[in-house]
Amino acid sequence: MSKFGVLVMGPAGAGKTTFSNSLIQHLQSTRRSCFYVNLDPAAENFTYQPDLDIRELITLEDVMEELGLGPNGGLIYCFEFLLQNLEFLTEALDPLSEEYLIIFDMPGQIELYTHIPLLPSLTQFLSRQGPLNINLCAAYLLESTFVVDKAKFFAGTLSAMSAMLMLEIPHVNILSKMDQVNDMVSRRELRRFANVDVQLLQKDEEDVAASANPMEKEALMSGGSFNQLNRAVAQLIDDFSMVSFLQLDVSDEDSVAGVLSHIDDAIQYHEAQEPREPKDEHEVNYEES
Ligand SMILES: Nc1nc2c(ncn2[C@@H]2O[C@H](COP(=O)(O)OP(=O)(O)OP(=O)(O)O)[C@@H](O)[C@H]2O)c(=O)[nH]1
Repeated sequence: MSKFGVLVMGPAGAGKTTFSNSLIQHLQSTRRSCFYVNLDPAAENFTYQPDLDIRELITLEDVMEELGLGPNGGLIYCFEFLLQNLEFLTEALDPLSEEYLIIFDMPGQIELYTHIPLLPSLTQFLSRQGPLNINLCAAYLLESTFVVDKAKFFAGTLSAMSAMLMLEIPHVNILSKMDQVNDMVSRRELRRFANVDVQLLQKDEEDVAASANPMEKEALMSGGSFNQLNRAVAQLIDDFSMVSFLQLDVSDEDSVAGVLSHIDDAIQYHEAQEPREPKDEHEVNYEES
């Protein structure tokens, strides 16, 4: 039996728990089943009580206190411990039917999404390659208010790409907190980033250089390697041609529904819910007899 799930990921404070809550609320209001898993061993206050909570297995507070580790080392220890005790997940998730959307609310430490191989191991275990056979996608959140300029946008996009490459599961990238982007200029800028037009971003660099006065040109020359780096990063994003962002405003139910429909597509949720057509007459007779 297939299962369906989404890993809600992204840097600290990007809005993962708030998005998870709005998803749960929307799923409930549309009479869909969901199962909420908190995998953040440091999480505290919840609007919706998790159906499964890593803190029943291990908490960051205990680890820091008993092992004398800091918050990042402590988190890594917690995930290593989870990977040694995977029956904690299996027992709770195995009985779930394919109607459920399993929402995994992940921690925000960026290390988890870049170079430490703990998340790939966990993802393999949960995904179709592992015993739980979950059709899994990642929802990677970046805070829209942080990416209103190009440099931060590139940095955020690279972190999203790093997670994409590391986890090898379908990815939905999301600009969160759109309700906080009030002015029209920022909204226009963000729209440009949401559907990344790399040619345009590269052209911006050239336009800036062309219209610069002699003093500015000198400054640009001294920053030449940065410009080259920007162009190389823009080219990298273009080469992958898979980085685009959905815009999320959790205060707008249509926006939440729109993001959910991309997640559903990524995990092919609806295909599995449609009643299976009998192949031929013979099969009908056989099933009826
Ligand atoms: N205005 C606005 N505030 C938001 C939104 N999403 C989250 N916030 C606020 O941003 C802060 C962080 O939100 P969380 O949902 O806890 O973020 P998180 O990514 O789960 O945080 P960590 O688990 O600490 O990594 C909270 O104060 C939220 O109220 C949003 O869409 N709009």
